[in-house]
Order: sequence, then structure tokens, then C-alpha cells
Amino acid sequence: MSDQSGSDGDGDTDSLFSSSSLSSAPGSPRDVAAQTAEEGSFRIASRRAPAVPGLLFFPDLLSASLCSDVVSSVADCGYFTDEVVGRNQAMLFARARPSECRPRRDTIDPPGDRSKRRKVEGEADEADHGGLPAWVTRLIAELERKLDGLVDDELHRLLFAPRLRPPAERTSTHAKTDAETALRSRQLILNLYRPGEGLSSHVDLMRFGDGIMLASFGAPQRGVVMEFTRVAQDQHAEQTIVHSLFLPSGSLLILSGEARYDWKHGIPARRFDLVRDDDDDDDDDSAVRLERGTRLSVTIRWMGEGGDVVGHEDADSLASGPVPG
Ligand SMILES: O=C(O)CCC(=O)C(=O)O
Ligand SMILES: [Fe+2]
Repeated sequence: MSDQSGSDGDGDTDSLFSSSSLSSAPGSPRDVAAQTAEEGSFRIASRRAPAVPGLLFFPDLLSASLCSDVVSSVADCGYFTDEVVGRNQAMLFARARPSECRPRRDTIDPPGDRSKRRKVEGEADEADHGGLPAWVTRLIAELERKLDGLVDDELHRLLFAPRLRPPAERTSTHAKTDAETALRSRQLILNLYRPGEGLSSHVDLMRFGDGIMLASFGAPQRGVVMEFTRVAQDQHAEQTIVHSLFLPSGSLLILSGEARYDWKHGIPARRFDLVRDDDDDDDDDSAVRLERGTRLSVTIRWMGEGGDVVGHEDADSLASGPVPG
């Protein structure tokens, strides 16, 4: 096993997140994970997606320029500053796009001159991501473009344009029907992890829809290991199946269907990971020890139908669940 620790080059990320006080708030998921982490009990992580239906992984999807755009924009937005001791999460919400805001007949583009088109009151612009900051719009647009052709059309639609059904036709019984129902507003969560921090294992809340994207940012080649465990393990199985996947900066993980609903994901709280050297070489069992740097993750998901409506009966019943989003 070789050792790639020792480099202190967190580059952008360190200058960005200069706070030295990023301890988790007591009782936060990070704390729980830290307390339960058993030293030395971790396994060697893969660099390739495990065989979990609905889990897709692109280790180097995001360009270096996009990564630094995200990191510096997050710094500029001041989500994680020294003044707010211990803050390591920020949530962003995008406005719902009302279904009635479709172009009316009289507002269809005049041939050849898009700029002259009149906008209907409240109509969503194609490029409008419901009030999200510009850097998020850029990130989502880039993901949408890059994933076009890399994932099948159905998944692409689920991630970027879930089908809208008219209100009368909606049945909000279970989030698993999200693909056919109205998903309108997006929620983003930014998580900042200092070395040693993790996230307890969880299934994302049912108030969120299907099709979740998790993008990782940090110093080049740095990352964290995420572990996946089945929610209901086979009672007769001799040992719990755990898949460990290394998420480097610039990677994108997509969870949908079974991976989203039937598997838990979490990040063991520790300062370094053991990562397989070369997953492509079956004969090569060697691993590298990778020290963790500071990691920023951006999780992008849709609110499930009714999940953004306070007091809505389905929203309430869907609201119970594990603490991490
Ligand atoms: O930080 C990550 O990559 C995971 C975040 C996550 O699972 C969540 O917020 O639900
Ligand atoms: Fe999650």
C-alpha cells in the first residue's frame, strides 16, 4: 500500500473555508457518525460504482473550471464563514414552477425573433431555476448537458425535467411514484466536511423525490468514501453487504430507484481512507492511503409532490424519517 498523505495542497478549498472551527453541532448527524466510527474497522474502497441498481457514478464528470467556479462561488456567498461557528450545512430551495405558466398561444415565439416574445406573468424562463443563485444554475445546466447521452432519457428527464401532471390527475401516495407525478421545486443541500467528519448512514427523506445527484468538490484527487448498505438485509445473510465507494472531487453520484429507496448511504467519520489503486486490474489488490481534505458536497434533489407544502397531509406523513436529508 502506498501512502499519498502529506500533501497539504487543499488549494481553493482551504482558502475558501478558512474556519478552523467546523466542529459539528452537538447531536448533529456528523457527531453521531464520529462517535460510532470504529478505528481501523474500515474496508478498502472502490473507485467504481458498486452493483446497486439505480446507482450511477461518474468519477470525473465535472471539469476543473466548474469545480473552482462552485468552490469560489460558495465562498463568495459566505455560507461557511468564521462568524457562524460550526456551520457546515446550508440549504437552498428553488421556487416551484407553476404548471399553468405555459406559453399562451399569443406568446409563441415570433418566427426567427425570440427576443421579441412577450413573457406571460409568472412564466418560468427556460433558464430560470426558480431563484437559485447563478452558480447553481450554471452547475445544473452543466450537469444537464454532460449527462445528456450518458444516462438514458428516462433518467435524464427524472433528474432535470420530471413530467408534470395536471393537479387533477395527481395521486400523492408514495414518493416511488414520483417519476409520473408533479415534482416542482428543487432543494439543494451544501455539506462541508472537515477531515475526520462523516455523515450517518441514512435513506433520504421521503419528502424528496426520486433522482438525486451528489456532486463532490475539494482539492484534486481528494475525496471521501461513501458506504452503501441495504435497508433490509437478508435475515439469513452471513454478513451485511457494504459497498465502499471513493468520491473524489469532480465526481457525480446519482441515486435513483432502488439505490435511492432501498439502500442507505453514509460517510464514515475518519481522517483518511483506503482506496483501491486500480479497479480495472483484477490482479492488482493494492490500495492507497488517502488523507481527507476539506470536502464540499452539493446534493441536488426535487421535493416530492406536496413535500414543500406546510400542513399538507401527505407532506406531514412523509416528513418523518432519518435526520440527514
Ligand atoms: O455529502 C454527501 O455527499 C451526502 C449528503 C447526503 O447524503 C444528504 O444530504 O442527504
Ligand atoms: Fe443523503
